[in-house]
Amino acid sequence: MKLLNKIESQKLDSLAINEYGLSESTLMESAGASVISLTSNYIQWDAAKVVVLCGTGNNGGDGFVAARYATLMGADVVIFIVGNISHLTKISQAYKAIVEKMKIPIKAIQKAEETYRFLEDADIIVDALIGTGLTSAIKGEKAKLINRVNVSSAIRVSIDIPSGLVCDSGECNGLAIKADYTIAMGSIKRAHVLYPGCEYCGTILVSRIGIPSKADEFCKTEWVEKKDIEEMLPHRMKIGHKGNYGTIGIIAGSEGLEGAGLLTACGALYAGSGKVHLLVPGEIALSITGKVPEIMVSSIGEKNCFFVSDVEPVLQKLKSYNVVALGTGIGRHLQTQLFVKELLLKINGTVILDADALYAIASLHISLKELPGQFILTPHVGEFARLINKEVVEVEQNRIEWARLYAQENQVVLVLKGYPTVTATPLGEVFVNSTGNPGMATGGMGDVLTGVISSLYGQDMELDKAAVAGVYMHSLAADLLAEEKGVGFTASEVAEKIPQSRMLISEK
Ligand SMILES: NC(=O)C1=CN([C@@H]2O[C@H](COP(=O)(O)OP(=O)(O)OC[C@H]3O[C@@H](n4cnc5c(N)ncnc54)[C@H](OP(=O)(O)O)[C@@H]3O)[C@@H](O)[C@H]2O)[C@@H](O)CC1
Ligand SMILES: [K+]
Repeated sequence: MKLLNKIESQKLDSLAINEYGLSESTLMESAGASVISLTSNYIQWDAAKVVVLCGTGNNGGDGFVAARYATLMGADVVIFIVGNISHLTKISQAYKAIVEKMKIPIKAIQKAEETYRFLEDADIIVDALIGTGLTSAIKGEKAKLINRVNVSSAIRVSIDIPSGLVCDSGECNGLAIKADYTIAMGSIKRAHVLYPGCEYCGTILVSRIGIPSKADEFCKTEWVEKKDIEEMLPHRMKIGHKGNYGTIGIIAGSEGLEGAGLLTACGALYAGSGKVHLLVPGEIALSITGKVPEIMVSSIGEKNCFFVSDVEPVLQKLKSYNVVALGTGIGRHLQTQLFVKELLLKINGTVILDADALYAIASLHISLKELPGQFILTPHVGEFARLINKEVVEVEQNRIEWARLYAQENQVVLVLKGYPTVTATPLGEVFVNSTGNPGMATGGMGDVLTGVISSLYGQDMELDKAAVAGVYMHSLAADLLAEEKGVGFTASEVAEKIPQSRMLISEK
């Protein structure tokens, strides 16, 4: 499903009107009606005491329509118009006139207090104060009202966006309606999925409001759902053998970080790779060999980390692999950084770059677009901030657009890990992941992900799809563990859950 920002949301509405001939009032009618129809499985509207809070923009217009449908469902409705009534949009005025003719009680208020008695009695509060049209921080009476609504025991239903959230960032400085249900109009918006907005939305229900699905094709940001991944995953043939499912080469590890490569290798194994090879520095090879019998360990050189002199023997090995994962646990020794640089100059195929390989790229200013290989990078926000020479806070203010820019400029696939993990492609598309949980904030998670993505690429998926599907599958595995254990599961356990996650994705 497309993930819209404010401008894209307005563009979608205007395309629906100007290209498809839908009228603004048809859209508003559908929007208001869907507030009741989409929630009726969860909320009892019949005989409920309902307060509808309408702003003076079109979000308020949706509120007038919702008030009518709630009344038709048997609810006892009262409407408050909040704000300067002379600002009421024309179309909202028309819908206001209808509820007035229906004799639904309606009052324009100046003071928040005028609503308090009704809010206390309400079973349901419909929030139609502000949608995408928020212009600045909310103050005064509207702020008072929002705080009051948030302490009410009623079910809170927000139309389009919980009032107070900034559409494009999900920010609100602690002042927004805390909805139980949010009905997103047209498509899901950034405020619904970015932090902290996602904490204010409750259950999100999307209403297409009758807009044809092709109308949103212009939007290059996608909210990734299970069905998208299901379509991407390769079919496993009955007569397939291990040679059909990829040979993965993992270049990993250094003294003190021996386990990282094993985690990456396990990620690849559990994601279904045919063969997994792990290349480690000679001094640590013995401590790793045989730990996981299915993983073939090769000892490179004689040191406790990779040296430039290891490039040639590594290149010899790489000839028989479909894809290479480089970086987990290799450390930051200058020789290792130079090893990364030399290797990247000579690799022609596909490389998944993670962890200390990203450190080397940033510190030696390696220009990826001038190299012969094709790349997927999997940084967390700290690693990414170093790559683009920005502060972490700056990246977090707009992780979607930073990721998009980097992937386009460097012609790579970029997986920016965090909440939410976003995958950007060289064509400027961004896929925002919908799975994952806070229990994943523990060592080794990223190492496993690198293995999963490498594995899917080795199973014949395209570069960008391997990244998007790998991210989804890995975080879904963690969600399965969170259901069982809450917090405190390990990266190894996530690797072991990958088959179950894959099975769940493929289930109809
Ligand atoms: N276009 C379409 O075809 C469709 C549009 N649709 C719907 O329209 C919505 C967008 O409508 P929009 O653009 O009219 O803005 P909207 O969200 O109502 O906000 C304006 C209101 O907010 C208020 N307000 C703003 N900032 C404020 C602040 N800092 N502090 C306090 N108040 C503030 C502002 O107050 P004022 O400035 O007038 O005093 C005014 O009351 C969209 O989210 C969706 O629900 C659907 O029906 C589908 C079809
Ligand atoms: K709202």
